[in-house]
Amino acid sequence: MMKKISILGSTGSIGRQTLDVVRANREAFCIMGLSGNHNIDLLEAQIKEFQPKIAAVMDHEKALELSKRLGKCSTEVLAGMEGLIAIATMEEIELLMTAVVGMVGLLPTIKAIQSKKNIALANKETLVTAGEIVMEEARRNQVKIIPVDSEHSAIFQCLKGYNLKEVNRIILTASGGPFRGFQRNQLEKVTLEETLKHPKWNMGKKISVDSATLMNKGLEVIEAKWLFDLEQHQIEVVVHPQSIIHSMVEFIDSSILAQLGCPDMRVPIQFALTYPNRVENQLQRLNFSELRELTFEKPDMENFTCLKLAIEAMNQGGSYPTVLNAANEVLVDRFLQRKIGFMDIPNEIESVLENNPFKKVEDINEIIVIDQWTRDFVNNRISS
Ligand SMILES: NC(=O)C1=CN([C@@H]2O[C@H](COP(=O)(O)OP(=O)(O)OC[C@H]3O[C@@H](n4cnc5c(N)ncnc54)[C@H](OP(=O)(O)O)[C@@H]3O)[C@@H](O)[C@H]2O)C=CC1
Ligand SMILES: CC(=O)[C@@H](O)[C@H](O)COP(=O)(O)O
Ligand SMILES: [Mn+2]
Repeated sequence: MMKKISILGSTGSIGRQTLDVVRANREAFCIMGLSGNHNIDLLEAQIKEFQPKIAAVMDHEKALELSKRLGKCSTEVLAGMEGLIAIATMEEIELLMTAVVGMVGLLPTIKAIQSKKNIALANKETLVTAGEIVMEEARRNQVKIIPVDSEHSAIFQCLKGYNLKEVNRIILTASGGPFRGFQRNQLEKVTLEETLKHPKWNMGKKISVDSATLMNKGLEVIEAKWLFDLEQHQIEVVVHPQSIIHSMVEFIDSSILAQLGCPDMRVPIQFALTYPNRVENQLQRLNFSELRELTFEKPDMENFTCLKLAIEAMNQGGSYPTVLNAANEVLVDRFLQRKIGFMDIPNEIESVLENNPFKKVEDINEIIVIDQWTRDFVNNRISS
């Protein structure tokens, strides 16, 4: 039987690779919903190829333009957050791939969970900003959250068949990013172009900047806490520049399982789509006799303070991860527009966390208020 799925963010890096996996397994999947934001040229091509029932475009003007372009095509085009939610909750689908970037994915993900859809979760900001609420909602509705992020997919794969009570700790691997080994005075001078050149992965711009500041690893620590119900002392980060070991689990008997492979997101994406089964593919295989070395080092949290700030925000709990995430989203966006420097990202996040007036979070509405307060606070600071 074909698995019916929708993709939020089909025009992005994860979205496009999800469609690559679908293309290679045409008989297994049926695309019911697709969404984009600005790139309607690509969305139009995807609609013509996959003929989903609904397509959603966040940007209202672009939605109108796409609708005109498609003419009599059977795909219905919807706009804005309502459109994203419609795709996420379509009656026909059993799995939603959340491949949008940023906390904009939160509401559609929650609505999908409440509509009993399993989630293939790439959109890590959703769990960072509202992990407790999202996981509780998933438990209540008995839906599966299947991680797509390479490290979390690795842990999920290592845990298959095991009980979480048998886990001592997890070891999240980090590439170290393009500036591994840099000191603060060097980081102050890095350019946007250098920042976007990740040594191992070809990804969207926001996550590429996050990898360079090590915020990506901080977000992943928080993501892991919620996905696997771990305490802070059970999560270790180790820098592994070759990105061959995607992460590891140490069990209570001191045995460690690792998941390895060439760095290719189509592997964890495929695993999430076909879970609980594995399906053959033609992707590149690891050649151990050509692998010269696998090395490991401690992450540098003195020069790359984003990782430290994220771990502290996780430990403080309540609203802190929401503030951290929102501040990071605004600052990365400003950096991508060349309005601020690389080191303004950690420095400004530190200031906003110190000024956080909120402490507790009760529900999604409070998350949205705290997120908006943070965006306004950061925007006011950097434009004044
Ligand atoms: N890329 C990777 O290899 C990995 C990514 N991830 C995570 O997956 C998520 C997606 O990352 P990635 O694919 O790299 O990101 P991209 O920037 O490549 O793609 C983002 C997608 O979200 C859409 N989008 C952007 N802003 C909005 C908005 N405001 N409302 C609705 N849709 C929007 C984009 O539309 P459009 O392009 O049409 O404007 C695009 O479809 C992130 O959370 C990232 O951290 C995790 C592990 C690896
Ligand atoms: C592919 C993936 O999952 C990314 O999140 C990747 O981990 C980024 O690499 P860093 O380890 O440099 O953050
Ligand atoms: Mn990752």
